[in-house]
Amino acid sequence: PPTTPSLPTVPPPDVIRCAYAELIVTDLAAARAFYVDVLGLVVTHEDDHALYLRAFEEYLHHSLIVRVGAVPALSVLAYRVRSEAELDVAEAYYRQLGVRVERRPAGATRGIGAAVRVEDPLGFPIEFFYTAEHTERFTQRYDMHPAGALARLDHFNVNTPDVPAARRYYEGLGFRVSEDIVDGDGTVYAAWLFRKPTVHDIALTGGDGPRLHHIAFAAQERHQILHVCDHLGALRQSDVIERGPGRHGVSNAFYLYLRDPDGHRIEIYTHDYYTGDPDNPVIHWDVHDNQRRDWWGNPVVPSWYTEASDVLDLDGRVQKVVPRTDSNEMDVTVGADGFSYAREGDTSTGFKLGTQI
Ligand SMILES: O=S(=O)(O)c1ccc(O)c(O)c1
Ligand SMILES: [Fe+2]
Repeated sequence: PPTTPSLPTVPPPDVIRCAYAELIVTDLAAARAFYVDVLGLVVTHEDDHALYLRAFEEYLHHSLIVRVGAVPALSVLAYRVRSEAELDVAEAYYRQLGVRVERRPAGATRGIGAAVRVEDPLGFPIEFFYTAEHTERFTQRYDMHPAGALARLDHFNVNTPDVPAARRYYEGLGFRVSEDIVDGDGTVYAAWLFRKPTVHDIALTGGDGPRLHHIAFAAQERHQILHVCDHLGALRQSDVIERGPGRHGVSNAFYLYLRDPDGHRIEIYTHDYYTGDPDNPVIHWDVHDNQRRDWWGNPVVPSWYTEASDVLDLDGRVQKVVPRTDSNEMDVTVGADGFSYAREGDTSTGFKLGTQI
């Protein structure tokens, strides 16, 4: 499990929001068919090696880079900081944490200015940047919007074995917790933390890690999410739909989880809530509450608990995965939540799946 870093004496960089990710895929054409033809992301730039994609509200160069490579993996999660000056702060902060830190010149990533890239204490490749090339914002280019248009990148979700340690690390970066899932003996199964005033920029899901659980885009309306389901059905690709559509308990968002051709998990999500006031109340969910992950009590498919993407170090090598030692949510709730209550204390009629599994 990640060691709890000593508290650095320098302040953390001023993170604005999650801004882009880079995924390695093994077949660029297959990935293009998914991310562009089905999800409708806008192509800012493409070449033989990579696609630079953006959601419709994004005016920076990209929200997602899809790059061809030998093994499917996450190669960076990038946060935008408030100014170029924050890059020096980021470098000092992470050097204090004693982790690997690299400065990247402007243009090292197409469309992105100078940046600081680190292997964070949880083992993830993280980038901080401010300057980026502006491109046309398609918010009102309704002539370009497909029926399943995605508005913006909303959050990253990562598997990490020790959620409390990961939470402390992100709180050290100035993130605040909006919701978490716990049990009676204090085990923490998941936590959601934010910088932008929504439910999360990063979610920490207890599990073997470092691994990427998913990247989420927000849609403006539920009908866009439903259209993506119908579109996949028409393509006879219903197996791309892993979980949902449904309504989350945590975050209150209407959601859908898809798996891309390499197995990377993409969530489409809408209608979470504002968290920007200093006294935003934290919501704690009981791991045995069957409505925590799906407000309608529908089961979480086992693959959602077990499968995730490898992550790369700054040299492009797959990071070693550390097993979780705290109890796992899937074991505690017996896989697809068959033994979690709809009404606390109601153990006679309250189990939705009951003895079906
Ligand atoms: O399944 S959960 O309701 O816990 C949930 C909430 C918000 C998310 O972004 C998510 O991926 C999962
Ligand atoms: Fe999510």
